[in-house]
Amino acid sequence: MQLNRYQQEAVLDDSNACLVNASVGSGKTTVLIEKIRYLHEEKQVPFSEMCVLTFTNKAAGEIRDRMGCQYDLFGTFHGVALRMLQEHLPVEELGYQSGFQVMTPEEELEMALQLTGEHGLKIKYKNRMKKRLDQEERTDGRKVRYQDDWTQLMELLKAEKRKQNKMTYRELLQNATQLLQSHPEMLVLQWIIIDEVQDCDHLQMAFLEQLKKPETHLFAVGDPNQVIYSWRGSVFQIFPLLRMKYQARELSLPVNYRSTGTILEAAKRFLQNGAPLEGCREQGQKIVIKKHYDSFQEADYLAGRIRKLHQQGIAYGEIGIFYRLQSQSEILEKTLQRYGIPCQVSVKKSMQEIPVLHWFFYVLKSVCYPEDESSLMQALCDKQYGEGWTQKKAAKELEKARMEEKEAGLRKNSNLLERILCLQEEGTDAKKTENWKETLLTQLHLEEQILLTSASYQKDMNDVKQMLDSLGRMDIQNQGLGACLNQLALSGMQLYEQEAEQSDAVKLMTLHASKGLEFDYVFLIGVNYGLIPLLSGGMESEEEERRLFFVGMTRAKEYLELSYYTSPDGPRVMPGPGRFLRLLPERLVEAPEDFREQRRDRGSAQAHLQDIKKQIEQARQKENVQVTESASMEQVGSRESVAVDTTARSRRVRHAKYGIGEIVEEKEMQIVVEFPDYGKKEFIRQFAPLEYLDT
Ligand SMILES: Nc1ncnc2c1ncn2[C@@H]1O[C@H](COP(=O)(O)OP(=O)(O)OP(=O)(O)O)[C@@H](O)[C@H]1O
Repeated sequence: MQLNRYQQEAVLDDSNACLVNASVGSGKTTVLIEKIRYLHEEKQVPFSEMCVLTFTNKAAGEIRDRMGCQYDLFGTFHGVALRMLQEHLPVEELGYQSGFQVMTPEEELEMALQLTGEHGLKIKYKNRMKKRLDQEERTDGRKVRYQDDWTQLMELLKAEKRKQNKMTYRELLQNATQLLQSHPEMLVLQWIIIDEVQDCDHLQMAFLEQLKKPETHLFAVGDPNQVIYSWRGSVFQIFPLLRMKYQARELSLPVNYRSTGTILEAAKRFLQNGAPLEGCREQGQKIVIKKHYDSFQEADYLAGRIRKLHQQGIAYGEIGIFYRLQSQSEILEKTLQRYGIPCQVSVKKSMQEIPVLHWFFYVLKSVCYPEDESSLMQALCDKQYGEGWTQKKAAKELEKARMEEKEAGLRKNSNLLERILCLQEEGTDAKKTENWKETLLTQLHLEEQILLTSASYQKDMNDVKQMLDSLGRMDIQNQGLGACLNQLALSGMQLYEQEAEQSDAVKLMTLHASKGLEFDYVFLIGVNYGLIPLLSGGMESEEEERRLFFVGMTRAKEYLELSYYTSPDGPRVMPGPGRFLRLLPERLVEAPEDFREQRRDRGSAQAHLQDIKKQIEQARQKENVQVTESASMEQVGSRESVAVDTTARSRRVRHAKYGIGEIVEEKEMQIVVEFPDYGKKEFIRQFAPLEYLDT
């Protein structure tokens, strides 16, 4: 493939820091790969002196495959931090031993629950513990909301993790950052290359800051118009931030190779940040807007439409159906199956959400780490696949088994505990043999354990085998089972998406999952207010919804169809076309007559604020929705698009959850309040659950 002049400039750039603002479909991946190749082949930079950071294992895998190299520092931020801690940095200084384990969030939760029980701690709302743990990590413990023993629990948890030699995902990055800071000489790289830089969060930025020495070159590629994960904490306006920090040169990749002129022109309506976007293809056909009564009628229509497309020679794999919420997939999937159309729902399922794998992961950990009694307890106490013992009974049995072994020197192999202990005794060499998979399956009597008679036996066995296959692809012979389990703990999220990919099936997925993909035919459904955009409380989330819609539209190469319901199922969903549809230029769309009429009535294609307000009010009345708080709006003050009312008076308000705060901004529809412990929060003025303390 011949690189265009923008792509060439990016590949050949040699500045100390370079930021590439890459439009959708402009060949980001192509440029990244060519850059690495150029540095290695032309500039003789050894792979060992490059660090390539991505956000998904899939992206890292694609780069590694296309480069034909498996170098350690090519991977996700967390994966690279893990390898640095395993191979380059002195983890002992932080109180860990070198063979530490990576802990999944679920494991941390289980540990926290166990500690709560053991120490008789009073923790309010235990069902919210996962959320609180997550928040604790994001805010470094600054948010303690309830009067309970949370602080004590956090201290115990920290000590227990060190004792058990385990690190959470976040701790991997934090610890690597800390050690890079205290040992700046230990890892001096020539190049750092980052993909999808717009998704970096504060922790990743801190890691980058320590990794990049003055002599290290930084080459970062991203698209500010594809920021769809700010709820995960990605840093707002990363481009200006990096530009200022490293005096980075800015380049752009404006040429989109993917979509027809019509699709691109329409998508431009949703562009923010003023980025250039040029097409290079023919105009193509108009974007089709369809109206459906409800999701059932729509599913029938889509099945018929797809059948016809297939008869015309369109491969199922070239068709994508996108929706806002995962719950929308069910009716579609069932209907397509009824019509005999192969389809695949892309669901992000973590390994921990599949019960048999959740259990088997603990079994493997206890085989690999004899000192990890908490994993052994989890494996034994599992009611479905383990022995179903209580913690007390499991501890007693463990003690007994150890005594018996001392006395008789033999294991009976009669239960899971005995089998795990047997495998532990065989030591790590057994796990490195070529037949390690068979050894594990037979010695653990897995078929028996998973119960031959159970209805889910076949699926469970397949899942376990798939997990062992994933481990098998990880060079278990050289790295050992422990290191591979750590990688598995990190990649568990994406494991099943990758492996189950069917080439000739219609793909059903959420808009979030569509990022990075492309299809000839895209059906983007449910463009009703309350779904697309999702009912939200603030301008910040509103803008993110726009970017998400933009991402969805720009996945289409040839044909884009957008649809709405006149009688939607969800209580918070407004009937009729959502305002995003009305933002599309009339000449680019083919729409039903009543849609065009409505549009004429409104007199303008621009959805203005009054319109938004009305829709919000209607939606609220429809369900009498109480929830009005928006997501945290820490950076709201710095947004260019938000008009600040300079006449705002300073007033104190009280919020049931956040306490007393001060109004710092007032706009036509929003109020921004700053709370001492929670920072800035934005509310819709009309529904703000605020008590005004002094007027
Ligand atoms: N110089 C080029 N000439 C022709 N086609 C190109 C060129 N560069 C990239 N492409 C093609 O453009 C398409 C989009 O490229 P790619 O998937 O790398 O884009 P991207 O920037 O990662 O997209 P997105 O951010 O939207 O996911 C691919 O099909 C790729 O082969």
